[in-house]
Amino acid sequence: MLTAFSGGDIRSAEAPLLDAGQGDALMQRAAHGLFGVALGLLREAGRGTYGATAVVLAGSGNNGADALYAGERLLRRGVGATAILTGDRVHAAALEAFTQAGGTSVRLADAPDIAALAAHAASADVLLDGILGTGASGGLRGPSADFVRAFDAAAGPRAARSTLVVACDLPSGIGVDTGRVDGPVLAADATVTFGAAKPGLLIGDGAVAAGELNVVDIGLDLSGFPPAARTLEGSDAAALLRLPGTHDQKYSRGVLGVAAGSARYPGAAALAVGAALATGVGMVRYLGPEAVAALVHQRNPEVVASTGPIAEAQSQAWLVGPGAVDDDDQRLRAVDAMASGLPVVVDAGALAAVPARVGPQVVLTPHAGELRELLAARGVDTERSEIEADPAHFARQAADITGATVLLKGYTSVVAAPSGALFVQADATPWLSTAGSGDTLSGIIGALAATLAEDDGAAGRVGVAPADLWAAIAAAGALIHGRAGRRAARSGPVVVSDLPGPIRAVVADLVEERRLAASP
Ligand SMILES: NC(=O)C1=CN([C@@H]2O[C@H](COP(=O)(O)OP(=O)(O)OC[C@H]3O[C@@H](n4cnc5c(N)ncnc54)[C@H](OP(=O)(O)O)[C@@H]3O)[C@@H](O)[C@H]2O)[C@@H](O)CC1
Ligand SMILES: Nc1ncnc2c1ncn2[C@@H]1O[C@H](COP(=O)(O)OP(=O)(O)O)[C@@H](O)[C@H]1O
Ligand SMILES: [K+]
Repeated sequence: MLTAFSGGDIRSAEAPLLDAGQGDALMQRAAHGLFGVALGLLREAGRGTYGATAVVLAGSGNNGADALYAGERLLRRGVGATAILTGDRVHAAALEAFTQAGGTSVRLADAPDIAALAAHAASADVLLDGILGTGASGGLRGPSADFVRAFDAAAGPRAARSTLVVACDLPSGIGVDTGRVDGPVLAADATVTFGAAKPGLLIGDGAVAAGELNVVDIGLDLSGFPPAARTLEGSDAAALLRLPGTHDQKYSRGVLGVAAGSARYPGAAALAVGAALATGVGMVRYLGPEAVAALVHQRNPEVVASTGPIAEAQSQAWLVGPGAVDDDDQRLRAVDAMASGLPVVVDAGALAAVPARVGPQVVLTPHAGELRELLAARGVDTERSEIEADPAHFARQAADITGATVLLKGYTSVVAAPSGALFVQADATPWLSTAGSGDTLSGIIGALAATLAEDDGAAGRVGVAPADLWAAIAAAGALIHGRAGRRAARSGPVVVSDLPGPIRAVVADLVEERRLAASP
C-alpha cells in the first residue's frame, strides 16, 4: 500500500528534526535521492553523464535548495549544469555549493528573453524542477509561470520532448494535497518525493503531471499522522481475493445478485455479469426483463435468472443500475437492495434512487457527470469541470452527505469512505474510456463485495479499519479493472465485451502473487 500524507503533516514531521539541527542532513538525503533518479534516467536514455547537460530550476525555498544540491552532484559526475533562479531569493549555501562544483546561474528576473532561456532549458538532457515544493500556495504565478509556458512551447508535449524532466518533491504547479492544476504545470517524466507521497501526486491532474513516482525515505517519522490518501498495490488487491477452499460450495463462495439492464440498454447487464464471473464468484443471480436475461444467457448460460423482486433472490451482495433506465421494476430493485443492509454497488441508472442516508456498504460508482447530478439533487451545485479538477474534494463531499462509499471514475479512480478515508488508483489506461467500461468495473466490485460480505478477516488482511473495507474493495476493483484494461490494450483498442479474458488473467496473476508471498 502506498500511503500519502498531507503537505502540512510532512512539514510537521520534519519539525522535530529541524529543531534538532538536522535540516541540512535531510536536505542532503533529499538531494541525493533526486540526483540518483536523474542519473538513472540519463543512463536509461543512453546518455551517460560526461558531456550531458542539465538545467536546474531553483525557486526561493528549500525545494530549490534540494534541486541545487542535486545539480552539484551531477556536476561532480561531469554533467554541465546551469541553474535558473526563479525566485527573488535563493538558498545561499546551496547556490554556493552548486557554483563551487562548476555550475553557472542566471536569475530569471534578469533574463532579457524568457523564450531564449526556455529554449536553452529545452535543449538540455535533463531538467530538475525545484521551483516549488510543499511551500506552494495556489498555481504557479509570475515569471515562474511565464517560464513554464515558454518551456512547454519550446520543448513540446511530454511524450515528444527530448529533455527528461525530474520534479523535486512534486511537479511545480500542482496542489500539494489536491492534485489540482490551475495554471501552467511542469509535467515531469519522474517525480522524486521526500519522506512520503503527497495526495496531489496520486490524484487526477497532479498524478498525470507527476509521471513515474519515486518515494525517497529521508528519515521522517510519520507514524502519528493519519494517511491523507492510499493507493492499493497488487499485493493488497491479492489479499482481498477470497480463494475457494476445499469445503466451499457455490453459496459459501458468495452469490452476487445483479439488477442491471433494461429494454433500452440490455448490453450493460451482459457486460457487468461477464466481468463479475471473470473476477470469481459462487453464482450470479440476474433479475430483470426476460429479453435481457436471454442476452445474458447467450454469453453466460451459468447465470440463474428470474423476473422477481430482490426479496425472493438470496444473495450476499447486489449490483444495481448499469443500463437500468426507464424501468420501474429495476428502480424498485435498486431501492430494495439499498434498504437490505447488504453490500450494494450502485451505478448509472440506480444513482438517482439513492436515499438520503445509507451506510458505507453501499458503494456508488458515478463518473463526474453523474456525481454532479447526485450532488445537485442534494443542493450542491457545481460544474462537471470543477469535479474533474478536484475529484477528491467532491467524492468526499458526496460520501459525507450520503454516508455511502463513493468511487469517482476517471483517469484516476478516487474512492472516498464516509469515515474520511481516501483511496486513489491510477492503474487504468485511457483506452478504457469506451462505452460499457463502467459496467465491467461495477461487475468486478460487485463480485469482490459478494465474496467478502461474510469474511470478517478481510479488512485486517489489507490493513484497513473495518468501516473502510468497502472503500478498499472498490479500490481493488479499480485496480483489477485498470490492469485488465492495460492488458487488453497491449493487443489493440479495448473492446469491453472481451474484457472478461484479461480480468481472469489479472486475477490469476494476483492469486499467484499471493501464493508466492505466502510461501517461505
Ligand atoms: N523543511 C525541510 O527541512 C526539508 C524540506 N525539503 C524540501 O523543502 C521543500 C519545501 O520548502 P519551502 O518550505 O521552503 O517551500 P518551497 O516549496 O520550496 O517554496 C516556497 C516559496 O515559493 C514561493 N511560492 C509559493 N507559492 C508560489 C506560487 N504559486 N508561484 C510562485 N512562487 C510561489 C514563495 O516565495 P515568495 O513568492 O514568497 O518569495 C515561497 O516562499 C519541500 O518541498 C522539499 O523539497 C527537503 O529538503 C527535506 C527537508
Ligand atoms: N482517461 C481515462 N483514463 C483511464 N481510465 C478511464 C479514463 N476515462 C474513463 N476511464 C475509466 O473507464 C470507465 C468508464 O466508466 P463509465 O464512464 O461509467 O463508462 P460507461 O458508462 O460507458 O460504462 C471507468 O472505470 C473509468 O475509470
Ligand atoms: K518542484
